Amino acid sequence: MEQQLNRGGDANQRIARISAHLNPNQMEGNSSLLERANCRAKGGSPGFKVAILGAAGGIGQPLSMLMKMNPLVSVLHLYDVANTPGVTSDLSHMDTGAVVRGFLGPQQLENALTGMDLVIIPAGVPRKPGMTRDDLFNINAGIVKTLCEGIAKCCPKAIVNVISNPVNSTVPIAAEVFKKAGTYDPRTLLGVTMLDVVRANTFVAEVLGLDPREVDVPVVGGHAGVTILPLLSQIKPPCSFTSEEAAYLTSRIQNGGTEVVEAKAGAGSATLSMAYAAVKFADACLQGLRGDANVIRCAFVDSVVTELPFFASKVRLGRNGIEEVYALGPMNEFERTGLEMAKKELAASIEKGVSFAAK
Ligand SMILES: NC(=O)c1ccc[n+]([C@@H]2O[C@H](COP(=O)([O-])OP(=O)(O)OC[C@H]3O[C@@H](n4cnc5c(N)ncnc54)[C@H](O)[C@@H]3O)[C@@H](O)[C@H]2O)c1
Ligand SMILES: O=C(O)C[C@H](O)C(=O)O
Repeated sequence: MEQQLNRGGDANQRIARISAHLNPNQMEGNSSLLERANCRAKGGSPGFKVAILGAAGGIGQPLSMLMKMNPLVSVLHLYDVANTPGVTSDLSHMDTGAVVRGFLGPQQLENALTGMDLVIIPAGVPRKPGMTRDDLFNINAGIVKTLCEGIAKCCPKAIVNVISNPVNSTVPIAAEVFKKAGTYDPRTLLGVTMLDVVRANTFVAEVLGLDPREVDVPVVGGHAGVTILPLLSQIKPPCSFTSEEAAYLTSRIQNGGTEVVEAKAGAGSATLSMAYAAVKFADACLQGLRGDANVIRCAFVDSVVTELPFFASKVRLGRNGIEEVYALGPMNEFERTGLEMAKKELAASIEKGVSFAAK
């Protein structure tokens, strides 16, 4: 009986926890709330501290919910320039282990980032029909730059997952910001291309009549149009395609984002499938941090796999982030032609990001 009463600490600790939970939204300068939240987290299941920047958006909300359900997460910080109080209050009622805290506006960015192990960035504007991802550059480049300056200052060792488009340029921008701050570690910066793999697995499974969970398609290059290069010759389980099938599948995978943008008819781009893909990828990063073996995913990273400074390919994730970047492996002629087209567009997008960050 006595043991039962003591479970959860003494009365003072319980009162402190109640006060912290009266307001899960972090108020500026209120560090005692944050301390209490962290106490509560330490008392709960062990896990990693994760921040989501752009947490109240179309991707941010389902992504935040799925990360709140992730048993590897002990503390979840939700940052946005709008609407985080409501999203945070809502999610904080879920009876999962992660403690959730909300942060609103630039004054609270540093509190949101301090102490984080993993930062996921879906902040920025999405496409409308008729736009390319590069059309988002003018707005999203500045957003990613500012957020990465915060990361360099407050959690320079965190793993960073960049979702904001155009990924082919925003990842180079992030790298330049970290270089300028003297904190750049190429092992910790990853552009999220997981949605391309998720789509490729789904579309290939449809053609083959398989369960998509049994299919694994490597997708390399980048995350826009022809830079998205599925390597159908390397799929698991091994399978061959006619040239018509390969052309159809490659085109559908490359245009998957546009398919959703058009179907949403002005109401944004992929959010739900992206949140699913982002969580699959973030979970792999956390498994790596935990020390799990053989955690291998495709991502857009600092690379020497081609002559370009960044390229998406399979990477092995571990305690330091990226432990190994894999070579592309044998490709057929169709894929080699695709690779040349991908590299041409990628070179320009990378250069655009680097020049922007240098300004
Ligand atoms: N990598 C991928 O595979 C992939 C897939 C889908 C979408 N995206 C990209 O993700 C981004 C977000 O898409 P969405 O549908 O969630 O958009 P959205 O407009 O629904 O949400 C974006 C959120 O970012 C917030 N935001 C804006 N400026 C901010 C700032 N300075 N700091 C913090 N938050 C800020 C907004 O308030 C909003 O809540 C877009 O750039 C989109 O193109 C990438
Ligand atoms: O297509 C977009 O603009 C969003 C995203 O990059 C996607 O692939 O769905």
